[in-house]
Amino acid sequence: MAETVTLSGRTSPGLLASLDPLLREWLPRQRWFAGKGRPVTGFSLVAATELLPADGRLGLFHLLVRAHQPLALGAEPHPGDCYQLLIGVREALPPRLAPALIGHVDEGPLAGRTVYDALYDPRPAEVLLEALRTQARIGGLRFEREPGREIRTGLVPRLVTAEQSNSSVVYGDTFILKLLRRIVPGVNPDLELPLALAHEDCPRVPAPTAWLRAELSGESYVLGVLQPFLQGATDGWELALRELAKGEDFGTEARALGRATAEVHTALARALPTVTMGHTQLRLLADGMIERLDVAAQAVPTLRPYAPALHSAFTALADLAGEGRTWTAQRIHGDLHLGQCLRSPAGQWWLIDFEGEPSKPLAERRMPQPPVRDIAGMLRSFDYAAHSAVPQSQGWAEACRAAYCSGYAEVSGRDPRTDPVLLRAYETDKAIYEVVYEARHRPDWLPVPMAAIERYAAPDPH
Ligand SMILES: Nc1ncnc2c1ncn2[C@@H]1O[C@H](COP(=O)(O)OP(=O)(O)O)[C@@H](O)[C@H]1O
Ligand SMILES: O=P(O)(O)O[C@H]1O[C@H](CO)[C@@H](O[C@H]2O[C@H](CO)[C@@H](O)[C@H](O)[C@H]2O)[C@H](O)[C@H]1O
Repeated sequence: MAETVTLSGRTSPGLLASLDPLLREWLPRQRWFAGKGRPVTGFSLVAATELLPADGRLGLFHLLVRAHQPLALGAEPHPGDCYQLLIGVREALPPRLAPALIGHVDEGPLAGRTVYDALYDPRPAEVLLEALRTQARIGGLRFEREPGREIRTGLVPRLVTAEQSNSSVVYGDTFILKLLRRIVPGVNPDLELPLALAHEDCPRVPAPTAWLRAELSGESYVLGVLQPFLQGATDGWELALRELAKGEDFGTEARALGRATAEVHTALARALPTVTMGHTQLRLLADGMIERLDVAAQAVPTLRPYAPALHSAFTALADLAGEGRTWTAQRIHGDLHLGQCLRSPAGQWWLIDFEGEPSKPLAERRMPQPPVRDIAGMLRSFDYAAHSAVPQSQGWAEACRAAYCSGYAEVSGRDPRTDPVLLRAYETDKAIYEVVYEARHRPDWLPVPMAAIERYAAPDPH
């Protein structure tokens, strides 16, 4: 059984100043750091909470820090992104924690100690689960649990090492805790939507068991969500690549994924408000896509030659607005791709990660949108898989596309292919987003969305 934890919630003056030089070097190297390409020039402290006393053998601080960086070209002035850090403090790091090292502190309250990313360390990770189990309130931190859901003690933590935008810890193959790294005030869809779906008894999404929030200056920040761990599940991306490598068809799985997507959309439309998008909203939608294309073409020079041809997908949408077409908009997943789908050993599909596109403002991510947007995301993902494989297989992606849309239509009664203009606009918009994402985060992958851009810009796209 886990040792009882004393949680003090004290804060420590001078703490950030002593960590500043180490964090400036360490933070930009983290996969989840959102401000890549611009140096960090300093930090300001949003909140610091001592979870284990720093003068003990193992100290633990929960920090919310704002990273100051020069503004990206053309960006609106803003105060800098706020990050959630869990800082462990020890005399020296045991070799198993070497990958977690942040550095050795020279001065200030932690002088002479070693600080590290505490999520790698089982003991601090246990502290978080224990706080959720006991619904602790420490300083501005609120550890909250869904009524009626229990968390048992003694679950052994391990950090998920897969590439992700946040950081997750699995507890005894029973729960997974996702700690959001770049945090913003307000209702976070990564908690809001799974909770709404759980209340609708939608079986396609793991139901949140507990969550961590911060209350700061009258604003609420969602910091993390604990949900059941789907043991033995494989993500759709891995599965798709595996089937592609074997030359196998993915049609049955793609159809099941289409059905799962429709189940989630149907439940979200029941749970949360829907709106009709008329002329004005459709124009705004098309204008937004055109603006994103212009910004993307500024940021990624390889996109520029294709920009005029890509515009046509968005002007076609604006033309439909002029003809009086309307669509129903609702809450959607917002960043659906194969990596967000998990298949259980029993063959059922689950959707995860309802955070939306991490780079977009929260208000935009929470707006009702046409469900076709999620569908376009999945179709782009089949295309990604087909173009990452050797040999590449456009036919495989086309077969997945047909099966996925049919599966979606079976459950929802609406085949996304009956909306070709909207679908094409969203697929183009997503491919443009991906070009920017890959240029920033994984330049080696840039040819994958660029292959789609070339196709979409051709006189008669697929
Ligand atoms: N409920 C779950 N059960 C099993 N594995 C999960 C679960 N939720 C997430 N994962 C795994 O953790 C990884 C990261 O989760 P995700 O929510 O996508 O985080 P991020 O937003 O940081 O990318 C996923 O790729 C998935 O493999
Ligand atoms: O999963 P995240 O919320 O972090 O999403 C971001 O990263 C994804 C990559 O990890 C990125 O997805 C793109 O690459 C996938 C293959 O790795 C592919 O399946 C997707 O279709 C493609 O968009 C996603 O766009 C980004 O927001």
